[in-house]
Amino acid sequence: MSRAADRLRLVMGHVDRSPSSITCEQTSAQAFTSNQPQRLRYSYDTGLLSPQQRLFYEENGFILVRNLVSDGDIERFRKEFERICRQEVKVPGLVVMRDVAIAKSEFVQDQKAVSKLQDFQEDPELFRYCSLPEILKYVECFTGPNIMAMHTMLINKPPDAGKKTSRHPLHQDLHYFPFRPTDRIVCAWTAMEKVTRQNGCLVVLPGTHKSTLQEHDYPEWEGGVNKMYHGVRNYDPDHPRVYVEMEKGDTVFFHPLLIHGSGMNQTKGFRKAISCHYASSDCYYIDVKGTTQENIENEVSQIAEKKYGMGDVSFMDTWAIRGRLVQGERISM
Ligand SMILES: CCCC(=O)SCCNC(=O)CCNC(=O)[C@H](O)C(C)(C)COP(=O)(O)OP(=O)(O)OC[C@H]1O[C@@H](n2cnc3c(N)ncnc32)[C@H](O)[C@@H]1OP(=O)(O)O
Ligand SMILES: Nc1ncnc2c1ncn2[C@@H]1O[C@H](COP(=O)(O)OP(=O)(O)OP(=O)(O)O)[C@@H](O)[C@H]1O
Ligand SMILES: O=C(O)CCC(=O)C(=O)O
Ligand SMILES: [Fe+2]
Ligand SMILES: [Mg+2]
Repeated sequence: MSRAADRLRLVMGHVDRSPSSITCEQTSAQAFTSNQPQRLRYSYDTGLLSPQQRLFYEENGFILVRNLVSDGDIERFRKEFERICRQEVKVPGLVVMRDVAIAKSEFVQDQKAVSKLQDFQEDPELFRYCSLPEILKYVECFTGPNIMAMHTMLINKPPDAGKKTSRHPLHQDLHYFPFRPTDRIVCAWTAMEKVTRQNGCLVVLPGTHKSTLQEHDYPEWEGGVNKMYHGVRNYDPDHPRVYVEMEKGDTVFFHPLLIHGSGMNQTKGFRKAISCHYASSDCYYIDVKGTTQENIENEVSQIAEKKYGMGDVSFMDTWAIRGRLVQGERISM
């Protein structure tokens, strides 16, 4: 970790221990592969997942767990979201994003304009989601026992303003992440209400987690694209698509190479989901210079320098600052 990151920690009042960023790949291999069947590379047997679930993840790159988060918890997340929209709480580091079609119009910027909260790790009520035992027991099957919450979002997909900007292009989340190993990263995404094709549920291309990280860039959409919504440049348009329709509280766990996105919201309601990307705390940071991730690195660093009001914020630092330990021990992240 660089000095810039240390300074940022001070700015954000964050005092977690974080040793130097780089460790060797062996650490994670040794920590987790003992008595794991070699055939299943994507998950561990903790006694929770059935053989069918493990095989499904192996083949498809995601699993759907029905009714995992209680209505009571979801109600609390919704209430907190509304308090944030009304600006009754100020959360350090939080990014409040508006849909580009609304941000660039003359609309009154009220709470309805909020399409996404990002980086809510300093909001204790929303961050409770990331520490829910029912979520973590599944996460552990993919990350192992030492778990960092790396990236947090509450997505409030707005009714489409008529330009299809409510869509999220097909992408692999790993494009955003300068840490590895890939298979020790997982996303938990919980529907805060019924999500259907109509209101823009997740769309996944099953099995694409077995491929490599693809080149990403802004899709060429006439109506505009939201900031940082990069899409996979070339994907097979004939690849089967699964529309993951879910009830409130249902949770999907998916691999960071799984190609996914979401269609436009054709309803009048704001489609809500809460999610967290987790990584094993003995993952290590990589330098993405010269790789396909360099374009997102440049964008993130520019925004981070503005956000934290200082120069010299590396891509790696932006992640080390946001990551929070949620289980076990903080090792190299
Ligand atoms: C696994 C991870 C996957 C992902 O994370 S994918 C999504 C990644 N998205 C993000 O990280 C969120 C990015 N958004 C942000 O950082 C902020 O919302 C953003 C774009 C910097 C704007 O924030 P602020 O600066 O507070 O907003 P502002 O109202 O002052 O606007 C400043 C300029 O930005 C523009 N803007 C605002 N929202 C936008 C949007 N959604 N898309 C594109 N441009 C947008 C806005 O029009 C304004 O532009 P201008 O300076 O007037 O030309
Ligand atoms: N050129 C593209 N690059 C990347 N992603 C794309 C591209 N075109 C469409 N998508 C994405 O593909 C996913 C599914 O597309 P699909 O066409 O099914 O959605 P839609 O057109 O919004 O809704 P529907 O087809 O259900 O009416 C969405 O995430 C969408 O944003
Ligand atoms: O909730 C959605 O529409 C998907 C969001 C997503 O995939 C992302 O932000 O990485
Ligand atoms: Fe994503
Ligand atoms: Mg379509």
